[in-house]
Amino acid sequence: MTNHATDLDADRLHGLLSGTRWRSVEVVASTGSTNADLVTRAGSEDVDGTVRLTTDQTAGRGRHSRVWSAPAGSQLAMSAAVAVGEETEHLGWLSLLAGLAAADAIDEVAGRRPTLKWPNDVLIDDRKVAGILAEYTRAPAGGVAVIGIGINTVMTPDELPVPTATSLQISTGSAVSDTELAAAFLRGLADLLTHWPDDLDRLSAAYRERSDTVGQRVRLVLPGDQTVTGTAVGVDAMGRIVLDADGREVVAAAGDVTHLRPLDA
Ligand SMILES: Nc1ncnc2c1ncn2[C@@H]1O[C@H](COP(=O)(O)OP(=O)(O)OP(=O)(O)O)[C@@H](O)[C@H]1O
Ligand SMILES: O=C(O)CCCC[C@@H]1SC[C@@H]2NC(=O)N[C@@H]21
Repeated sequence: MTNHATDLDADRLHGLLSGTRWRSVEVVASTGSTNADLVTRAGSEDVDGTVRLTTDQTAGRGRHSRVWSAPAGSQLAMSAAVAVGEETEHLGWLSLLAGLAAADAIDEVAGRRPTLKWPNDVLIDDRKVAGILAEYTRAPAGGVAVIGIGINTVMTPDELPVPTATSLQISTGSAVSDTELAAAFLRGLADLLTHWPDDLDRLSAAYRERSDTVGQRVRLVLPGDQTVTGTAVGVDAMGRIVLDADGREVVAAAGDVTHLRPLDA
């Protein structure tokens, strides 16, 4: 196994995040799941504005109860807690906003512009460099969203959990500062959240610009395995994908998208 070092530093990160909504920064050497930690704590304390980060997550949670795995030190795993009060309608947007913030942060810090596949995949060279899971819990004082992201940073080719994954190290040839990457992501996310949920037009425009899915011909496998083929025409107020399937409108809150190249279409 490769030994990976990190520069992740809570004090420096706290300084880089001053003036943002992230008021509490927790860096831990290792934990099971940064998302699970904050979701659990939301039941008994005010976690709004707390971010929790590690480069050694041992029981990472993926979408649809899948496992999210990475050898120790090879990824930056972080979660951010946001009190959302009575808001439930626009929660689907939160993972899209995390994808946008991740794409901008990776562009800024690693010099590569990732593409975004709806709903939550951050891709470089068509391979997954980061995964996002936003979870919602109903706390005594109101709803709390925990927005989690795992970015494969210094994972080596032999450490990839699946052949469809990549890392920043593999795709750019160099390592980045975990502290700077985290700060860029969290600053970007905080900025996007200032427009959520009141200015979805602005967020939609930003998402369209970054999304590789909107405007594409896609195959969408819905939960339950029904498949729809059509052109992705946009994302609605709930963050759902809207397809034009040969004149029929299909709207989906969840599903697996494949971008169709002309030969697949
Ligand atoms: N560190 C990681 N990097 C990338 N993928 C990972 C990692 N750990 C676990 N996985 C999982 O490996 C699978 C990758 O498969 P694939 O590339 O086909 O993505 P996918 O099915 O489009 O992803 P998703 O789960 O977001 O729908 C996904 O279930 C993904 O969550
Ligand atoms: O693509 C996916 O399936 C989503 C993966 C989400 C992983 C991140 S890592 C930080 C946070 N903690 C978790 O347990 N999961 C998310």
